[in-house]
Amino acid sequence: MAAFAAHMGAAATSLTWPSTTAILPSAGGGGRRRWRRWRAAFRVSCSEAGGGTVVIGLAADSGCGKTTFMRRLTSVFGGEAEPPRGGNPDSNTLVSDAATVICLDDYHSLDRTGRKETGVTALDPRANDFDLMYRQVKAIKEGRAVEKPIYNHATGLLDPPELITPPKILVIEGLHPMYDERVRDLLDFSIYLDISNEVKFAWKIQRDMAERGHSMESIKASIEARKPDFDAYIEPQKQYADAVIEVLPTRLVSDDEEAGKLQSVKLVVKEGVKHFGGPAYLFDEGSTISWTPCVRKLSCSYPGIKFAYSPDTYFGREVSVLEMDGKFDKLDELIYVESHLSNLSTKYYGEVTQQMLKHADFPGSNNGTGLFQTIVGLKIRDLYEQIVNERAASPALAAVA
Ligand SMILES: Nc1ncnc2c1ncn2[C@@H]1O[C@H](COP(=O)(O)OP(=O)(O)OP(=O)(O)O)[C@@H](O)[C@H]1O
Ligand SMILES: O=C(CO)[C@H](O)[C@H](O)COP(=O)(O)O
Repeated sequence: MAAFAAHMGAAATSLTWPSTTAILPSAGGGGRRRWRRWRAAFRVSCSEAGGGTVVIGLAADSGCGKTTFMRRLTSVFGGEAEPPRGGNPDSNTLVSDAATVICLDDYHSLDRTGRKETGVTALDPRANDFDLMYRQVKAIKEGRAVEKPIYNHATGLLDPPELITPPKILVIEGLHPMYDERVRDLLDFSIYLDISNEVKFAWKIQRDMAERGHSMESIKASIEARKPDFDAYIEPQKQYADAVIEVLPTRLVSDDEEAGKLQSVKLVVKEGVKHFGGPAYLFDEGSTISWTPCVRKLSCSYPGIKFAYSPDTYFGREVSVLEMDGKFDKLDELIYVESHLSNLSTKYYGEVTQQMLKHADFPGSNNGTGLFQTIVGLKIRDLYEQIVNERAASPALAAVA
């Protein structure tokens, strides 16, 4: 325990970054020019959200599709999401025209060695600096730039900080966006990716064996080792999420081999979320619907595709649940499904299908994960526009946002 305390102390010291104003060159030609060049190099846009950045939280375990979701979301707002130009090549940040995505791994207060020596995992709140996370997310939301630390996944060390200036939309993604009440209260919308162990294992095998050279046994062992802390600190956050995308093995067949290839995906959305404009629905809002699409209009191989929609409760709150089981064979036929869905917050007929086709090579594009991530992305665009419009109509609100 003493070693742990010593580590926490060391980590706290190493994370006491100079305040942004302290490191900004003060007035004076050379300093100001250097500062402008530096800021331009990072290509981050200043907030145009009319009085503050809109903040979105995305929670999930490692390897559960956060990056894939982020790429779909930022694409809805326009422009490719890229690492900050001219910055640390191991930065975890992604910057697009309107949105900046920061990874909460950057708030690890214990580096890899520190965690190993203390036996504290990255999922444990003690390995993360929530005070700094809160202060910095709050500052960005209020329109102030921050010097955010970087956790370097290549080296396992904490690197010197990077500058984040307030974008229109800030997405904080990682293990704990809804863990700390103060951070949670800063979120305008929150999402939890609830990936079942079986599916997580299949996705991790695909990535960590093929791309990172891990063995199947070590992947299994790592998932098992993380499980107690995952159950204690990560999963409970789903009760706070405004939207949950739940991914389970298919229920269309029981055969293990077939089941491993297909997923049953649910989009659970809370009713009455401010600025959200209500959940998307199938056929008739509030009804309970089970739909097997016509095979002549939507090609699908065995065992087919099923949709469902119903009102429900989730952690005591009223929700609406959309479900898709199975996979699409021809993505352009998705327009048939889209035409039966309502309240999608699209700007034109077919926008969901167009977004899905645009990213046909992203994982999950042929099933409910891609479809529901795309719908949530479009609904977040709508939420953002509603917030901006409300602030424009009431400047007094913008001042306190
Ligand atoms: N919907 C999906 N269907 C199938 N595979 C997927 C899906 N989403 C992600 N994957 C796979 O899972 C792996 C992890 O995805 P991704 O990098 O998006 O997750 P992550 O949560 O950002 O991971 P990490 O936190 O470890 O960086 C990748 O190999 C990806 O191909
Ligand atoms: O749960 C995680 C979030 O991505 C990582 O395991 C955590 O950030 C530690 O990273 P690394 O294994 O690279 O030291």
